[in-house]
Order: sequence, then structure tokens, then C-alpha cells
Amino acid sequence: MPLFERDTEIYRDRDALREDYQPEELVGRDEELRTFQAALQPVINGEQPNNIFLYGKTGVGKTAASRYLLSHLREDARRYDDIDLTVIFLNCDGLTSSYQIATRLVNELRSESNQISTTGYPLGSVYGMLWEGLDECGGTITVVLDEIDHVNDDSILYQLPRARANGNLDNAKVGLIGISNDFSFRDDLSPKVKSSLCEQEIHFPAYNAKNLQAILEQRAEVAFREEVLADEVIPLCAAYGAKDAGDARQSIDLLMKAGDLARDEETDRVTEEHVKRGRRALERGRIKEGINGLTEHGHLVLYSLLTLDLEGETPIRSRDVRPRYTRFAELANRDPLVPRRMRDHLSELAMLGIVSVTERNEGRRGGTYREYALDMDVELIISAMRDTIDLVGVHETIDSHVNTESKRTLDDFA
Ligand SMILES: Nc1ncnc2c1ncn2[C@@H]1O[C@H](COP(=O)(O)OP(=O)(O)OP(=O)(O)O)[C@@H](O)[C@H]1O
Repeated sequence: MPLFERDTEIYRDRDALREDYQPEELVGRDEELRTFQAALQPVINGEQPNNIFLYGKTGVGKTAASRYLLSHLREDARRYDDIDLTVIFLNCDGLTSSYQIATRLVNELRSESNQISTTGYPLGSVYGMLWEGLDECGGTITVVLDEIDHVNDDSILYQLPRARANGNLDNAKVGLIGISNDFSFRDDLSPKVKSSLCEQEIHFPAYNAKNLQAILEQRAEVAFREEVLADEVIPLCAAYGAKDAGDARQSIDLLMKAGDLARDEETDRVTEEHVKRGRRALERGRIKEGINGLTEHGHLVLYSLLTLDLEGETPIRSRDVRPRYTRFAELANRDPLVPRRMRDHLSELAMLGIVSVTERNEGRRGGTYREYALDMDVELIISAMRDTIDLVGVHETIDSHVNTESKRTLDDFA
């Protein structure tokens, strides 16, 4: 018997559900694509290209739209002899400064054998090399900077769009396309950067359930074999997606998770039940990642709230969480944070969806205050916080959930 056997009853091409798959057509983005296409038109006319800024929440098709239109632009530009178009696509994740972006661009424009080191030059000379490289390349150059908000200083965002006006370029016509899902990034740009980078702004709104359904249907046709998906599967993934964030990536992930669960069960049909289970599994993954990403004090606050919740003390005010938190911090040998900072951690937990918050009114005395409760299952939280629990000790309320030698006695927590 072979150890490995193909199990492709469910999928025709599972890779079509992966992040790096580029769909042939984009659905449900007609208006944004029209505006974006119009903003790119000067390239085909042989004119100075626009600088374009695309923004919108994560997973709403900004990158997909850019790749789609730029590949058409590249193809169609070939039909005109007087247009020489170069497209440079750079994801700024991991590139935090204008200096790093500029050296990457210089190297993109140079041959393999002529690359420059990514450190050691003054910024001015890197820009010098960049202008030289761009002019040598000549023609129209479209530079796409995806996740542009990762760049901490805005020098390149000013220099590149203004290069020609500032007399740094003679031949090349450069257009910058910036993409961001960080709304405050755009608001915080200095006025001079904003006016050059955001010449044309295009907002990508979140997808609604109808959009998501069309996107999923298009993807499912490539990814799944016929008759594999029960009728409710796609509408349900789309409805969850629209309710959560209108994020296409999340909905596609959910469809894939449902498919994987069905495959693991060795059935040849994906059902509503698989979607529901898939959603729970993905959510647990996200929450777990969220908890792992918290600081130690975040964990101490969460641990305090967890034990109070199990004692039936929630919903509870921040000031009533405090004694437990202070005690836990002491047991962990950490200095407790001031109340305000401790409250910030509660808010962060609420943002992650681990804790729920209710605004309460003091009645005639007029003030409002917030009460916190746990909104996530105990086992999941405990499994994501093992290190902190080991540090503080096992509180009696979670005793039955934990298997450990290092329990503290009740008196320790008094
Ligand atoms: N209109 C669409 N039609 C088909 N597929 C789409 C559409 N919009 C998004 N997708 C798919 O959803 C996924 C996420 O889209 P994309 O990467 O373009 O989002 P984004 O807005 O750039 O998000 P981020 O800001 O997180 O990078 C990709 O796999 C993409 O192919």
C-alpha cells in the first residue's frame, strides 16, 4: 500500500483559493476599476502619468485591482511604438524607510551584476543613483508601492512624484501608485506629500454579501469539482464575510477551510456544517494569534479577568479588576501598571474580541463607566497564555482546566 495517495475528490485546483492566485477577471469592483483605469490613461496617451493613491480596508481588492489593470496596461502599451512602459511593483512590508525603498528601486533598475549594497550610502547619493537609473531606463515608469504605510518617513513619497518637477529627471516619466489599508496614514501625511502623492485618490469600500458571493462563485468554479458544494455554502461564507469585515481574503479562506474539513472527513460534499465549523476554527486561530501578540501585562490583565469571570464577578469595572491584577503582577514579579495603562489593556482585549464592554450610566449622578466581561472560551485563553499562568501560578478557578505540578495554594492569592 502506498503511503501517499491523491485525495482530490473535492478540489479541482485548490491553489485557486490561495492568496497568490490572480483571478482573470475582478468581480464587483466596476466603479473603482473605471476610476483607476481613467487615472492610468495618460500612460497610454504618452503623457506624464498621474500619481495615484489607493486606500481601503484589508482584503478589498486594492492589490488585485492594481495587478489586474497594470498587466492590461503593460499588454496594451505594447501596441504603441512610442510607449516604453516599465512597471516596478514593490511590497513595503519589511521596508521601513525611504532609504530602503530607494535602494530597492535602484537595484530593480540595475542588472544582477551591478547591484548596490543596501547600507552605507548617504540618502542623497542613493537618490542620485535612483534618478540616474530611472533616466537610463527612460520611457514611462510606474512604481507601485504596496503597503506604503510601513515606510516611517515620507521623503520618498515626496521625492519620487516630484522628481521631474524638481529637475531631477530629464527622460523618464515616473508615476507613483501608493496602496494602503491604514486610514490614519493618509490623514497624517504632510500637506506637501499629500498633494503630490494623492493627486488621484481612489477609495475601495468593503464588499457587501452580494459582491462576496460573486467573488466566491468565480473562485469556486476553478477550485472545486462540480456538485461538491452544497447550495448554502457560498451564500453562507459571503454572509459571514460581509458581517465580519467585507474582506474577500477572509471569505475565500473560510471557503477553503470548509473544503479542507470536508476533505479531512473524506466526504465528497462540502456542507453548511463545514462552513460553520471552519468559521469557528479560523476565529480561534485569529484570537489565539491575538493573545500571543499581547504583552505580558496584557496577559496579566486577561488572566485576572478570566478568574473573576469564573467566580461570577463579571461584568466588572476596571477598578474592581485592579486588586486581582496587582496581586497577579506581584506573583509574577512585575511592577503593576498604573490604572490608566491597565485600562488600556482592557480596551485592547475588547478590540481583539476577547472581552466585551458595556457602557453603563451612573443614573442621576450623570457619569458613565464601562464594565468588562469575558467573551471567549476558557480553554482557548488558557492554552494561549500558558507562560503567564506558569509565572503567576494556577488560580483555583482554572484548576480543573490545567494539568500542572506547579499549583499555588489558595493563600498565595489572598
Ligand atoms: N473583486 C475581486 N474579484 C476577485 N477576487 C478578488 C476581488 N477582490 C479581492 N479578491 C481576492 O481577495 C484577496 C485579497 O485581495 P487583495 O490582496 O487585492 O486585497 P487588498 O485590498 O490589497 O488587501 P491588503 O490591504 O490586505 O493587501 C486576493 O486573493 C484577491 O485575489
